[in-house]
Amino acid sequence: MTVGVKICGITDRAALDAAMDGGARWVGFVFFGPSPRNITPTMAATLAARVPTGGPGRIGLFVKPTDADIEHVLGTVTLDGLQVYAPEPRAMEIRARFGLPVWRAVGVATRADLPHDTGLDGLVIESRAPAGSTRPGGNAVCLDWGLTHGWRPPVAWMLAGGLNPDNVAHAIMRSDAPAVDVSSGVESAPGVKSPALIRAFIASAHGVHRTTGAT
Ligand SMILES: O=C(O)c1ccccc1N[C@@H]1O[C@H](COP(=O)(O)O)[C@@H](O)[C@H]1O
Repeated sequence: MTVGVKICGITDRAALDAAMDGGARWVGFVFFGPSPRNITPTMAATLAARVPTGGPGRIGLFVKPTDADIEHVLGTVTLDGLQVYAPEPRAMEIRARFGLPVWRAVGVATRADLPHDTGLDGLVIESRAPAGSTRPGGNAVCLDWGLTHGWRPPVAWMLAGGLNPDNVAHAIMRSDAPAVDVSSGVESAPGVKSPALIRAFIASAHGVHRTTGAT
């Protein structure tokens, strides 16, 4: 099955079009002020409207959001799902409140950090942020891909953190990830997406043959 690809932190048309042309399964918009990929709801709405029916799922990324933060964005942007950095109970509240699929980002350092149960729709398994980072993700740091080998995920999941066109195929094979998520690794500078790197990343991920794919 084809490995699902999410291109996160999209802020312009060229990046969105490269992700769609390459066959990304999801595109992500970051609503988090300290990120170099932060996007205004107005700009995100313009980009989200370019995604045709049947195109990639439009995912909004939020860090410890209040209900008002999400309401503010959803008042302007049509999204198909949310990626949240919050504890499971809060993520469940968000899911119930907004009625959208919720994927929770989980920072993993050891096997013990891998969830075995969740009421959510998906998990984004990524490296822990380095000490001193202003953001919990998007730091271009890889986790030990062997940690997820043999893990029995309770729901759909994707691997994230430090992936790029050169390492993604190896990361998929080592981790058994059915889907991958990238931000920094397809940029020419922080927050500046490269259409060429986006195409190369998707081609590398799609070049890996798995017996099970993204659900
Ligand atoms: O991309 C960001 O700036 C960001 C900010 C705050 C939380 C998460 C963020 N990005 C997500 O982090 C992972 C890994 O990113 P990277 O490929 O290592 O840059 C991914 O899920 C991004 O969507």
